[in-house]
Amino acid sequence: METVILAVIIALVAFVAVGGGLVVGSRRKKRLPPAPPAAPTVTEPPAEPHIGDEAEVPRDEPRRTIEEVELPEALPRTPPEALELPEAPELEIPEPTEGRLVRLRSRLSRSQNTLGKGLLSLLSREHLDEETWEEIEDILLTADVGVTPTQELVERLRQRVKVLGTRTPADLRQLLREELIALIGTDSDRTLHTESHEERPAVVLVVGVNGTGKTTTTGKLARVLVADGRSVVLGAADTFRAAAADQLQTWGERVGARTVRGPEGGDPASVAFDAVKEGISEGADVVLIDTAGRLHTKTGLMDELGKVKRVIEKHGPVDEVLLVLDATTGQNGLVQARVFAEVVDITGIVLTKLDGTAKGGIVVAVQRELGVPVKLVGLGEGADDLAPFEPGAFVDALIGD
Ligand SMILES: Nc1nc2c(ncn2[C@@H]2O[C@H](COP(=O)(O)OP(=O)(O)OP(=O)(O)O)[C@@H](O)[C@H]2O)c(=O)[nH]1
Repeated sequence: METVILAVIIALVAFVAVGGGLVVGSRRKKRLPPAPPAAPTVTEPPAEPHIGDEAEVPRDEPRRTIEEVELPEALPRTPPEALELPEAPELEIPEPTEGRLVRLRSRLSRSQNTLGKGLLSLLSREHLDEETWEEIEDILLTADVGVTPTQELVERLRQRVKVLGTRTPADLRQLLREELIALIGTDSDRTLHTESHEERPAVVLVVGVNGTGKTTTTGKLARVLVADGRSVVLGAADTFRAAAADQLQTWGERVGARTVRGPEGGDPASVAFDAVKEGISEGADVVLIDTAGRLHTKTGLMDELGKVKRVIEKHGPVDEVLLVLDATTGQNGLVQARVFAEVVDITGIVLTKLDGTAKGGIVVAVQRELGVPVKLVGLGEGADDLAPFEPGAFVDALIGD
């Protein structure tokens, strides 16, 4: 009986053991992770914390895993030089202004051949009779020196030649050089007043009749100033002709100068005013204002020029008013000069196209007419063919070495 009871107990224990294992086994089965997908390889998801769990418990459990995913391949980098950027306009470096007249002296060859060399050969004649002096006078008049200056020069030469006695070519050259320089004048102030003021830039107004080379001169002058290390703003107050503003803007862009312009046919005084305003806010050194080329017979337009000047002067006085004259127009140029001088106070003359004329004597005549010095001369169409005027270098170019 005892054996039977023992056997029953053993059987019971064995049954309980097997049954519990099944329960545990079935529970474990329920907890098995889902079958991992083929790709990408994903390891077991992290155990989610449940409400009431200790905060730190699941955080760094070994079961907490990361997904191993392949990162997309890095895109090939475009080298910076291959990137297409809008092209910045290449700035030009203007030629230095010093010695420009000497460099460009060959451009005065037409005046040299008639005026300079002509005078020297006549003065070298063995007998300086009345006829020769008349020929000398004719040469000076033809070269547009003007009547009074011609008479003065001939008188001076007569006296000095008499005193000289023997006349070597070197003596004559020296004598003529001195007298021509004296006639042109060395005591006038030929500097361009382009020094900026404490709170505003210097302002230069460029005036003159159409076609004399005003816009070209304004552009070339910007280069002269940039070459001398100044910053420039351009004012396209020639609203009469749209192409003039484009032309000026192109000149400016070449040397990095901003151009202020207005609508075609707009008020030139307002463009000029805005240009100076822009110059002040940019802290520029100089503002150059190109005005419309207007015929002096059009009284209204001339009045307008006076208005441009008055309006600019609301910002402060204008430092330079440059009158551009075409050297090839001779006496006509002098008439223009007179009319412009009545409207605005001209402070300097720019004689353009001296390369295309034998009438270099106009330098003397125009200064006499206005009582204002020639400050710049145009010696060609090239961008750097505008030179500060120096009497000595000019006369040397006229009479040759
Ligand atoms: N040979 C020569 N040509 C020049 C010189 N200065 C200007 N020119 C030329 O003269 C022509 C007229 O020049 P512009 O600057 O357009 O004249 P502008 O006075 O502004 O004329 P508008 O705009 O009509 O008022 C252009 O073909 C210039 O290249 C110079 O010193 N020598």
